[in-house]
Amino acid sequence: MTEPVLETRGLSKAFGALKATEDVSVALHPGEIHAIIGPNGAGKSTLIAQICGALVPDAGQVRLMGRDVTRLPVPARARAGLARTFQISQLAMEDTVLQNALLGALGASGRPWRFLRPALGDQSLRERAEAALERVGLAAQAATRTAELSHGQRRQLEVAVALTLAPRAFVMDEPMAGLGAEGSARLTRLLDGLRAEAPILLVEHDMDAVFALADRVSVLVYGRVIASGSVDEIRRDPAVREAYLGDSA
Ligand SMILES: Nc1ncnc2c1ncn2[C@@H]1O[C@H](COP(=O)(O)OP(=O)(O)OP(=O)(O)O)[C@@H](O)[C@H]1O
Repeated sequence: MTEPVLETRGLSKAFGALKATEDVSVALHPGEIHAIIGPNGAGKSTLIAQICGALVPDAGQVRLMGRDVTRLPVPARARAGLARTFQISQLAMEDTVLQNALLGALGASGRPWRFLRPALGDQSLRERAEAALERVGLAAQAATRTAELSHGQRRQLEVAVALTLAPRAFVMDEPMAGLGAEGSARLTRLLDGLRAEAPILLVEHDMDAVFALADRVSVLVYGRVIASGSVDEIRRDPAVREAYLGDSA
């Protein structure tokens, strides 16, 4: 099997007596979408925070392309190729769509934020941001104020911001949240194509999207991975059905 692009080994994090993640080992391989599912409070956000560097684990490792990045801060991990999209939008609503995409390109270039204004005139950064907007279907909205976008378009823009980082791996926290059927279908198509550029670790409650997209699913319950396998294996797993899937399987 190929070397994982992103991997956790035995990640554990406790808040007082509560073990939010316990000995979590998951691997993300080239070209795949690996979904992490689990009930509310299972530890999914805590896991993502440790992977991206917002939370320091009590034990275990995060590895990106074979390198131990467990102690690297968030911006260094982003520059190393880990692109995250958030459950709650981090977009600058008063800025244009292109300016938001440029922020991502700027982050990738390693330059500080105060250089945003000059960056608007930097041809190569601009081309990178425009290519990302084209890729997610927002090229026509480049000059639109972000606040004027629909909820679904903002999700597409978040993917564009992540794309301008030229990521080696995406980590996405509930990208389908709040989207209607049409928005979910559009974003599902976008993510489906994106895995060829960089694999995606996808935390998602929308089971239609998970079952349509995931090459592999890991199920987190009370901070532990109780099962990991293909969509079919997970749907058939009696422990998963009992703990989580219920009727939706
Ligand atoms: N900073 C914190 N301090 C104390 N407890 C926390 C903290 N962050 C999370 N927890 C607890 O850790 C457990 C895991 O929470 P987490 O948010 O990671 O779950 P989740 O699977 O992401 O849930 P959801 O699907 O609702 O987003 C929960 O019991 C939560 O209350």
